[in-house]
Amino acid sequence: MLTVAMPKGRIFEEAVELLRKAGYNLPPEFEDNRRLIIDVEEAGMRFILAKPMDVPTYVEHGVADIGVAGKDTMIEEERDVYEVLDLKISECYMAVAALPTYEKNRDIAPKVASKYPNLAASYFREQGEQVEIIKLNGSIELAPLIGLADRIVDIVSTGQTLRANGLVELETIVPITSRLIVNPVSYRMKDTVIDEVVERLAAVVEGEEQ
Ligand SMILES: Nc1ncnc2c1ncn2[C@@H]1O[C@H](COP(=O)(O)OP(=O)(O)OP(=O)(O)O)[C@@H](O)[C@H]1O
Ligand SMILES: O=P(O)(O)OC[C@H]1O[C@H](OP(=O)(O)OP(=O)(O)O)[C@H](O)[C@@H]1O
Repeated sequence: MLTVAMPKGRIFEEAVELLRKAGYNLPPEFEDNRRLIIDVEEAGMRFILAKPMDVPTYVEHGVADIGVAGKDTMIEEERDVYEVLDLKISECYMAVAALPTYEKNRDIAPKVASKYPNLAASYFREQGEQVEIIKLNGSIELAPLIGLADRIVDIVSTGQTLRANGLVELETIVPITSRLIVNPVSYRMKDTVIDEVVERLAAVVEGEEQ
């Protein structure tokens, strides 16, 4: 049995669609978002449905053999897992944004709000800029509007949330897509089964690109 950690939320639907296209016959339980464990006997798979940020944790600890995680989560969590395939779903990017009135050089005690404190800290370290990172759990765009921080580091997809809140993008940090990740021990013990999943998904990803 192969245990697969799936992220609930916005990646879930796209990941399920990808698996179905790869020939895995996922039952209607996958449309019931209260179920946390779904066994698919014919595929020899058990699916666990986790918070997106927790998927690499389940895979690192080996309670899931493989999983689907956003690159943002991978960078933030730095878990000891293999990233074996870019699934090219849930495309977005990480960016720095602020109010249009923001002036960098007048910023004497720079504060940056983010749901990704490690990613944000390492980005500003690389830029040689000292900032205080304020960790938030969502609605990051609120921070500059009420004076909690001058800049934010957050995900941008359509740019609608930034526009709706009168914020402008200052810098792009990194492009994001979802990845297939694997526990290193599972990869040694279940290499044939895992390779088959990787190959089947890779064929669909490549096919979608044509
Ligand atoms: N606006 C977006 N467009 C496309 N992909 C996104 C967007 N926001 C996030 N993602 C990707 O989807 C993943 C999961 O995002 P989602 O919003 O479902 O989870 P979350 O923010 O961790 O959950 P919650 O809102 O419950 O805390 C992120 O890790 C990222 O890779
Ligand atoms: O560029 P857009 O298409 O507008 O997408 C970007 C928004 O999507 C994500 O938020 P989410 O909806 O996950 O809510 P959250 O703020 O609670 O994390 C992200 O944090 C941005 O706020």
